[in-house]
Amino acid sequence: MQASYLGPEDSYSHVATRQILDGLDAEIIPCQTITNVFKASTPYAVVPISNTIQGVVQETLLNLIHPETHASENGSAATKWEIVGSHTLSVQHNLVVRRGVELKDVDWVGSHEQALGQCSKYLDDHCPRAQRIPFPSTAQAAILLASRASSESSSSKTTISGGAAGVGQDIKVVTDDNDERLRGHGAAICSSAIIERLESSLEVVAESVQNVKENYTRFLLLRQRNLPPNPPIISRSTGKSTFLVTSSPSSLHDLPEEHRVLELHKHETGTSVSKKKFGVAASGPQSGPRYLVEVEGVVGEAAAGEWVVLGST
Ligand SMILES: O=C(O)C(=O)Cc1ccccc1
Repeated sequence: MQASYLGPEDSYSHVATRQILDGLDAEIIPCQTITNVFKASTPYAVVPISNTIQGVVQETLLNLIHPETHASENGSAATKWEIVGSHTLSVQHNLVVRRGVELKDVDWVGSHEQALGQCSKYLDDHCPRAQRIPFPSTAQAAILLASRASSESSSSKTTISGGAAGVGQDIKVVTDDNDERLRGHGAAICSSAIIERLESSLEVVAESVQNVKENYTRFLLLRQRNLPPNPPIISRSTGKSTFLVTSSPSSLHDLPEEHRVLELHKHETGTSVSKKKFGVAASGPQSGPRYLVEVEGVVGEAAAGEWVVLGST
């Protein structure tokens, strides 16, 4: 079986994907952005959904709530995913610089927007002057930092391709290594795994720099709907909760009492995505907020009413 994940290797998604699929004969395929993971044609995919410090991962929420976000540019329909499992990863972030650079001289800090948020206190206290720059992934930021011939130079050998990943109104993710924000000395927030791979170029300034020592990110295992019985369904399932999408959370009162609401994430449609960037279908997303809700127990399609059932873990 094959599964896509947010790469490159040694991203947190890579670590989580290997753990979720541990013991299975799986080929895992890195994607450039979370939206590209949703666009993948592999039978399985792994995406980060929420974090104990920073809350929901916006790009994943957007793709779950509005599948048209990941419709391909040539007009073919978006891949339809169902949630078949989940996995929680302990996340300890490191701040790294190129060897020889001092923290006081750092002009920018790059990482995935979740990691920048999870480490906001450390950054406020130790490098308040440095601009925080979102990258498609933590590993991508570390690789770009390591590959820059000189931290003063604006040219490097790294190519970042695969489309934009920015989902917030004000978030402009680096998709081009000539991005003018990458001038001067940089730093990155990333995993220990990627530091080991890049240790000839990078130096650790501080370990465990997230706002709270105990820090967990939850990942979802997705499976393409309507697949033939082969490959077999891998569920990694505890059968404890179901994910639903609804435009009216009050309708959840109609669910039997045993389906207690565990999590509710609101997504304001139309405010946080550039339609052009994402190639959203001409009809566009429905207007008005939508909610991703996790409820206790397994809710079948039949009981769904006005909710869309994304699957159970
Ligand atoms: O950027 C990565 O490495 C990811 O896999 C996304 C992410 C970022 C921060 C914490 C957990 C997952």
